[in-house]
Amino acid sequence: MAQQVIGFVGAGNMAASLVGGMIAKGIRPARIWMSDVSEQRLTDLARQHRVHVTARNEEIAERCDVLVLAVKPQLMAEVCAGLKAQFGDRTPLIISIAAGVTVDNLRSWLGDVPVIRTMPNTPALVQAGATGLYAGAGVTEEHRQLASQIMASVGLTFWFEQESELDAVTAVSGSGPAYFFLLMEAMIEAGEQLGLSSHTARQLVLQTAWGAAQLAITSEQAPAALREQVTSPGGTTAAALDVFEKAGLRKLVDDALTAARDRARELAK
Ligand SMILES: NC(=O)C1=CN([C@@H]2O[C@H](COP(=O)(O)OP(=O)(O)OC[C@H]3O[C@@H](n4cnc5c(N)ncnc54)[C@H](OP(=O)(O)O)[C@@H]3O)[C@@H](O)[C@H]2O)C=CC1
Ligand SMILES: O=C(O)[C@@H]1CCC=N1
Repeated sequence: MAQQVIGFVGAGNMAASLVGGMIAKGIRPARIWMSDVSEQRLTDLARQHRVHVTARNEEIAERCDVLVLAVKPQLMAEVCAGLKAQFGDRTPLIISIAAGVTVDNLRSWLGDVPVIRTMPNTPALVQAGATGLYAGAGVTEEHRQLASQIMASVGLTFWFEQESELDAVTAVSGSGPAYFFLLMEAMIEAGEQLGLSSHTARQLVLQTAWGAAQLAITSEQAPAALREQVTSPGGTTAAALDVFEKAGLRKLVDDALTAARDRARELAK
């Protein structure tokens, strides 16, 4: 990757996951700046990752070639107003990771700058992320490659032609880790109820989640076929799956992801 300086505006959970993953992958910390309203958070990140930190977003706008906007969607307009004032004649590449916030929103606040809207997820921290990307007006092939390189350093990347698809990506993979964590929590609790120690229940659930994901990723078979291989006729898995199906798990998942997609759309307003 070229030696552009990359600045993160907002140093919360997702920015920290991206930066942790990027550094673990070999991007030099000296090329990374982070700003936030929390001095403590900045101190911790500087100590942990040796990145540059500042409490002034404006400093990121002044120093960086690429600005990764990583504040909450509701704060984006206000934050962008502060950044725009510092650009002068420069047109840094803007990479937004905010749910819902559209390229048009961002360009109305930032002016005529190239904007790539993305949706990463927190497994970026362990280079197992999945990021959807959409290129807005003014984005060159070089910009695309730069954004690809940054996000590919922490996992898989997927470009989309329609911006609306990023709201679906948000519902599936942006929020997705939380769904799997919820299932892990529920399985650990159920294991404890069945008499396992909490340590053992946790180890068994996490290893099973990891193993199932590895198997699904490496197998040529679809998840449905892999599920059937676990399910002996009249056996224990069938008894459990019957409970899930009768309770309407598929409909529940469909409703949940639709709610996430709809919330992303609302955040754009
Ligand atoms: N968490 C995730 O899994 C994912 C999040 N995203 C997106 O990433 C963005 C950040 O989310 P997330 O990391 O979860 O949220 P966090 O709240 O963890 O991070 C946002 C950070 O920005 C700080 N902040 C608040 N105001 C300002 C400001 N004016 N200038 C600079 N920093 C400020 C916050 O400080 P304080 O907390 O003190 O307000 C916080 O540290 C969101 O837009 C979200 O949609 C995208 C994909 C996945
Ligand atoms: O919950 C959220 O709004 C953000 C976006 C995707 C994951 N976290």
